Amino acid sequence: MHKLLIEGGHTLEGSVQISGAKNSAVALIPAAILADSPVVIDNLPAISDVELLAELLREIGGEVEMDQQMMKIHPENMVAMPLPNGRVKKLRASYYLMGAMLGKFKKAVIGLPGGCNLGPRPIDQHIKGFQALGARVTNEQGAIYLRADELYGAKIYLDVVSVGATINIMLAAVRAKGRTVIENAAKEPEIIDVATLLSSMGARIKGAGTNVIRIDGVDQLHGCTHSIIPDRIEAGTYMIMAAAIGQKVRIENIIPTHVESVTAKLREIGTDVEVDDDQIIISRGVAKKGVDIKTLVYPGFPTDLQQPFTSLLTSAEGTSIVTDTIYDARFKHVDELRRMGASVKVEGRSAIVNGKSSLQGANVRASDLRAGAALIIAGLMADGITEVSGLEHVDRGYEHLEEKLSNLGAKIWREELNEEEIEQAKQA
Ligand SMILES: CC(=O)N[C@H]1[C@@H](OP(=O)(O)OP(=O)(O)OC[C@H]2O[C@@H](n3ccc(=O)[nH]c3=O)[C@H](O)[C@@H]2O)O[C@H](CO)[C@@H](O)[C@@H]1O
Ligand SMILES: C=C(OP(=O)(O)O)C(=O)O
Repeated sequence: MHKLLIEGGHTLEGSVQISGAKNSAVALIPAAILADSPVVIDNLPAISDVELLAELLREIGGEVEMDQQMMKIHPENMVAMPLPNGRVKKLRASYYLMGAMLGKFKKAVIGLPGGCNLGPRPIDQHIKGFQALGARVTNEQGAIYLRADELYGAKIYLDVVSVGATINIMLAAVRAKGRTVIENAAKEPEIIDVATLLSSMGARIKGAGTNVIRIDGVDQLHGCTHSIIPDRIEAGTYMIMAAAIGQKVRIENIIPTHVESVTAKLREIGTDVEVDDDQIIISRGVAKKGVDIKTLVYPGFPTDLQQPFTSLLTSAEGTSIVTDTIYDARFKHVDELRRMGASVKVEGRSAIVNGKSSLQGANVRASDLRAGAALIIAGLMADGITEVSGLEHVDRGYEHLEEKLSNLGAKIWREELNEEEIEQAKQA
């Protein structure tokens, strides 16, 4: 187990390459189960969620070859092996094994997923969708049992706009008999990415990226090659870092329209943002002023960048109100920011940030992936050394973080936890 050490106050300058999107990768890998011949996925990020999914595919009999950013998945010998425990509990996206295995084998047993603890994260809409397609679904001792004699297309209205449910229903429906219509579907770019892969495999999907998706089921899906879109959340994280303590930072290999809400908010606080075809250049403004943020479904401001943006706002003048309408308990980073001298308090589903604070290095713990990003941003801005533990969360979603930040001029390194720290980590 490791912790991250950051010597704050060093200005970031230069270029950073954005990796493939975590939230696409973790759906595309299970999607390969649906094919009858090898699927090649390129531009994969080197993150622990990807490694876990590769292992899960091996557990069900798949052969998975990895070569740097490329993964070749051989689904020919996969079977509907029950996965009630173990790795499935270590990541959120293991829920996509339900849709993919149900679509392929008409049965699956998958333990309830893990992932970031952001308060309750129900999967009732996934289950509603599977049932509408004809599956019998039961929850037995923390695992979801799914079984169908056949899946039949259906009209499914999502009561909550859900990324996971939209993708999971697509995965199950591509090999169902007849037409499925998902209404009130999520519109995130990752959904289009998954639909693109499935279409290359021979699926018939229309409307991905809008709130109505139509899927005409097919009997067979074949292998293909697919390259993952850039990670808009990683891009947004570096944009926020650059606004916090950058001189001139070029964020390369991105799709600027995917981060428009972040660009808009950075400009509002006084950051200079130059948008090009596939890159964005951020220059820190002279003085930052507070803004209010409200997280919304895409194309609104992403909940996954709410925590990192809160750290940036501690350095802005005036009061900012950050409201999370997607996860109202996503504020575990706030106590840790206070340890570093920030004036932030949580009221209901909002964090109230009073700027401008000068942060001091401290020992802090990342409770989840983006809390980790938030604390790293605070550490980059703070005086002195910040130690961030809970790195297993950060490693779920940021490829080569220290390397990328060191190349930009940050002083950041990883150290092994000592015995006492390992004990504390176990109790956290
Ligand atoms: C692996 C992955 O892609 N994770 C992302 C995905 O998570 P995830 O797919 O889990 O998030 P959802 O879009 O499903 O959740 C959105 C909201 O709907 C609620 N809900 C969801 C499903 C359901 O069946 N019932 C229900 O009530 C959730 O509690 C939440 O309040 O989208 C989130 C919202 O953009 C992001 O924060 C996560 O990074
Ligand atoms: C919440 C996140 O991830 P997950 O849904 O995989 O837990 C995230 O990426 O910020």
